[in-house]
This record gives sequence, structure tokens and C-alpha cells, in this order.
Amino acid sequence: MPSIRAPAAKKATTLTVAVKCRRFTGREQSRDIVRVIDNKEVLVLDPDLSKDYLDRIQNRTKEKKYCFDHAFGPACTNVDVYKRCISSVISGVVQGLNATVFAYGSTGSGKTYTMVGTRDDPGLMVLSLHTIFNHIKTDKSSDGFEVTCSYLEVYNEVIYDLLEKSSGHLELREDPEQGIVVAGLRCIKVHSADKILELLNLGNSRRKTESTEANATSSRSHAVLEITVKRKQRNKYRNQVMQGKLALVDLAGSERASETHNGGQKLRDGANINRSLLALANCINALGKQQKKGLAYVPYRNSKLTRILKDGLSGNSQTVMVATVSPADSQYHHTVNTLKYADRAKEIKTHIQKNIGTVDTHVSDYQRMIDSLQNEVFRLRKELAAKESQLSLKPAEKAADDMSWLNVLSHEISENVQERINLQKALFELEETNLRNRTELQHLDDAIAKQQVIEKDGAVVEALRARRQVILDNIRDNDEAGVNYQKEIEANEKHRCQLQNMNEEAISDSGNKTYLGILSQYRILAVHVVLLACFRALQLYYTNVGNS
Ligand SMILES: Nc1ncnc2c1ncn2[C@@H]1O[C@H](COP(=O)(O)OP(=O)(O)OP(=O)(O)O)[C@@H](O)[C@H]1O
Repeated sequence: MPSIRAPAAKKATTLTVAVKCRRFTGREQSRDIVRVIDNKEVLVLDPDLSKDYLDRIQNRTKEKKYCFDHAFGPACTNVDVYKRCISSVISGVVQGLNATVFAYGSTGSGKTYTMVGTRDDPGLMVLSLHTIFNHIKTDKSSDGFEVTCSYLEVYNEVIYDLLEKSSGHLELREDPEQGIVVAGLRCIKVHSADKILELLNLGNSRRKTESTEANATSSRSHAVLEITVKRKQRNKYRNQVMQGKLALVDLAGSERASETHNGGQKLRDGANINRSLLALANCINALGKQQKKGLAYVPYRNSKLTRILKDGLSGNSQTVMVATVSPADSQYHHTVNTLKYADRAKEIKTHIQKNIGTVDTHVSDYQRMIDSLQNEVFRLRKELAAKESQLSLKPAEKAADDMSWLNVLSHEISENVQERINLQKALFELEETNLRNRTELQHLDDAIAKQQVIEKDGAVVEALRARRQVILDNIRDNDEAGVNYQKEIEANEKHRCQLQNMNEEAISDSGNKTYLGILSQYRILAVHVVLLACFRALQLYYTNVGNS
């Protein structure tokens, strides 16, 4: 399938960081030490009540104050969080932008509650899905939408598909175009928010949770729900597609082994969870410093979680981090630690750009468009004949000047269409070549992985790598050439619009509006039929070449 490429224009943005302090749970008996001021500031009081006035003024207090994009106190619901910092990001997804929302905090601080929620207080995952489908439902354009969803978990550094009953271990692959992808992950087409919610519940029931000292249902895995929204212009032969991706992440809880009193498998789980959360914290640290001091290295490769989140942390994504904290004095160190990382995350920069590109219009789609245009051409031809007999005089005799100007325009439109066909053909050829290149790249990656088991970095591996580089360069060159063809196509279409406008103006100025209007509409539609028939033939040809 031809690629969906992002256009050159990028907009730099920073991570939106929100803090949410949950309310006390029934079993907690602690002092409340977190205050939210002005919807932005978070004050963490010193848990040690014995501090006196002198300690305070001599700065010996452990009281801490932070400022974030948004802060939510215990009385706020998930809907409040959603409205203030998530909903605008979600609207962008329907317009072809990528977004990542993740909850970060210690065990029992309210991450799952925030992301998944309850029946009475639905979480950010549920609210986002409803917004996406509402946008699609109320969209005024004639665009077609396709929504797909995948749900995975990273448990003990192994990736599982939560939408598969008995999922095997899945591997991460680096795709030159799509970045990090999880090979073999199921992507299900969905037509309503309810269907995704059903899948979400199913996935959640398969998620690994345990009762720990700190949380009765502690998530032992990191879960990533990914929703892709493809928006395709209907009835247009310029097959523009926009694709927005939304990643909603519920991280596992971090904890100190000494606090949880876990042993055996639970202790091992905890070590792995902490390993990936540490890797995430290290990435946040490095990215935060990178903005301030220009340091380059970010250790994404240290865990599966950070590789999966790479785009959300530094790539093409509008990202929101919701740091969750408990109000309890017993959680002071966790709270301050979470807020410290949240504070660093404010420095992280990402960029956003619309994912716009071209995709196949299926042969059947072209046929459908041709059929409907041909019906229209047929209707106009009949109307034209009726008008000619009404006029009794031949229009060429009646409006010779108008006709000759219209003929010139008509000729120019035909030339423009011919140019468009040639450009499309060149683009198809390029995309076909890159399709073959990508297949070879995949084979080379497999071969390199196999060969490395036999001899690490030997001569064969070197040769395979050299070939891989050549193919990668070819892909890049072809993609660049493709972008130029796209620009020429855009210019060509703009010119055709101008010609059609001139045509309409000429008709509206003439004394024979009705007849010339029908005549020119008839000619333009006939030209479109030729164009579509040509695209259909090209599509058929390349589909057959691809299959053989
Ligand atoms: N805003 C809230 N209002 C009421 N109860 C909450 C709120 N946030 C969290 N809780 C409750 O606190 C407890 C812990 O929350 P939750 O399971 O979401 O934490 P977590 O951070 O996901 O923990 P873990 O990392 O161990 O999975 C749950 O009983 C949950 O119902």
C-alpha cells in the first residue's frame, strides 16, 4: 500500500503535564498533606508534624511546591481532567494528528482509576473513545472514516496482545516508515465506542493484576490502548488520507520491595516493573536535560515500554502526562518523587504534524465513481439535446464568441488532465518500487537476525547490512521524489480548479447561460470519467503486478 507520509511542516510543542491527587480510599487512615491551589499549583506539606516555626523559616521543612499546566484536587472527577486537558488533543486525532496520554505515579495512586475509571466516573480511555465517535458522527464533510484499535500489555518485559485469548510473545520491529511497530499485534476495525469499550473490558479482564500490600488490585503490567482513525476523502480521485493515532497508556505501579512485603513471583514482577519505569524515568530525565543543556543521548532501548512510548516522548505526538498522587502523609516520598519527574517532563518537547498521504483507492471504488459520473454524463447529454431542440437555432451560430472561448478552455482542461494522468503513473511506479524495497528490507532484517546468532558482526552480517543501507537509501530517495510528484499533482489540480472557475465565469457572462452551463458541465464530467478510468486501469495493473 502506498505510504501515508507526514508533510514537511512541523509544529514544536511541549508535553502537557497535569497532576491529579486522588481522594482517600476507605482503608486509609492518614493525614492529608497535598493541597491544590489555583488549578495549577501543588503544595506537599511536611509529613512531620513536629516541625516548628524555626524549622520552617530556616528552610528545614520538607514542604514542597510545584507548578504544572493543570492540577486537580480530590474533588475533581475524570470528566474534569478530560475537559480541561485531554478533549482538545483528542479532536486533533480525527484531523490526522497523533496523541499520547499516559498516567504516571506510584502504586495505588490512581493511574488505572484515571485511565479506565469506573461506571460512575468513566476514565480517560472511555471518554476519549466517545469523543472520537461523536466527532465522526457529527462530521459535516462526506469523508469516510475507519477506526481500528489494538490493546497490548508489557508484562515482565514481554509484550502480549490483550485482544487475543492466548496471545504469544510479540516482538518489536523498527519500520523505516512507521517507526516502532509490534509485529503480529491484532488491529480490530470498530464502528462504535461501545464496541471498543467491550474490547477494552475484555482486554482489562486479561490484564495481569495482583493484590499487593499497597493496592488490592495492582496492575502488574503496562497497558497500551491504541486507536487509529483514518479519514479518507470520498468520491475524489486524489486519494488523500489523514491518519491520526491515539495511544492511551496505563502504567504498572512502581513500588519499593521493602514496602510491599512481596516475595517470589510478585517480587520478580516488581523488579521488572521498576526496571521499565526506571527506564522511563531516565528517558524523561535525559529529554528534560536535552532541552536545557542540549544533551543528545536518550536511553529508549533500555526497555520495551520506552521503545513503545518513544514517539509520545519525543516524536510526532501531542502528549499529556497525568501524574497521579495520593493525599496520604505515608506516601510523602512517592508523591514528591512523582512530582519531581512530572516537573522535569514539563521541559520535554515533541513536534506535531498531520499525517497526510495517499492510499489505494480500490479498483471497485473507481468503478463506483465512474458509474455514477457516467450516469450524470448521460443525463446531461439528454438535457443538452432537449435544450438544442428548444433553441431551434444551433448554439454555435447563436453564440460563436462564447463557444470559441469555451473551446479553448476545454482544450486546456484536457491537457491538464493528460498531465495529471502522467504524474499519477509516475507516482504509482515509485510506490510500487518502494513496496518491493520494503519487502526486501524485511527479508534482510530477518536474515541479519538469523546470521547474528551464528556469527555476531561477521562478514556475512556486514554484507547484509551494507545491502540494507542501499535499500534504505533507495526508499528515502523514492519517498523524496514521491513528495515532489505530490506537489506537482497539487499544482496541477489547482490549475484545473482555476480553469473550471474561468469556465464558469465565461458562462455566467454569456447570454446563453443555461445551455452553455449544461454543455460545459457535460464536457468536464466526461473528462473526469476519462481520468478515473485511467486511474482504475493503473490501479488494476499495479494490483496485479503486486500479486504476481
Ligand atoms: N479519584 C479517585 N476517587 C476515588 N477513588 C480513587 C480515585 N483514584 C483512585 N481511587 C481508588 O484508589 C485505589 C487505587 O487506585 P488504582 O488502582 O487506580 O491505582 P494505580 O495507580 O493504578 O495502582 P497500581 O499501579 O498498583 O495498579 C483504588 O481502590 C481506586 O478505586
